[in-house]
Amino acid sequence: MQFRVGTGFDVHALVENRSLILAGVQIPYEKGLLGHSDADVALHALMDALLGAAGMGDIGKHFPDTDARFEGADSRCLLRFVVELLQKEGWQVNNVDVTIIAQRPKLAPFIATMRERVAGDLGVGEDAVNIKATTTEKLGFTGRGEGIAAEAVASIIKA
Ligand SMILES: Nc1ccn([C@@H]2O[C@H](COP(=O)(O)O)[C@@H](O)[C@H]2O)c(=O)n1
Ligand SMILES: C[C@@]1(CO)OP(=O)(O)OP(=O)(O)OC[C@H]1O
Repeated sequence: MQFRVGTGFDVHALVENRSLILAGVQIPYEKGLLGHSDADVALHALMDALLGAAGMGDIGKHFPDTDARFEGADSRCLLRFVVELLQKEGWQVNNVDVTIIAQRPKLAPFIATMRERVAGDLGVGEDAVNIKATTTEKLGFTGRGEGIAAEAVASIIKA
């Protein structure tokens, strides 16, 4: 049995006239995240953690932001593709833990749905997926509401 761990981190700017999509859930808010894709910062950090654990690079390598195919891309589709890449190499997701760093909006009401969707996309039980949110106590770019950051840890196993 092989066991690996990877980490991921991502940041996107909060701007007007964009949807706010976090961990596969559209959140009602006055701003959204700017990106070539749907800018789901939580799933981007998670994909980087999974790819990192498998030694397969990062999302920029697999989904270049210069590629028109990924303009407005649904990050849940990208996540499922990453899971398939890992499965082709014999890896299964063991567990993941994601932290979303946002001053606002309050994310607690959406965490259960995020967890359910991410578990479905990863093909694991919800007990293997933890998603949490924190502010930075109004400090820094996240604290000023200029952007949202996310970090993730993933562990994977191969029989
Ligand atoms: N955008 C956020 C940020 C935080 N939460 C929840 O509030 C708790 C306290 O956050 P602190 O940054 O003050 O430690 C945190 O543990 C989350 O449960 C949230 O829902 N949405
Ligand atoms: C998934 C991609 C695809 O363009 O999304 P972006 O919205 O560009 O987000 P970023 O985290 O800057 O880079 C990852 C890209 O590969």
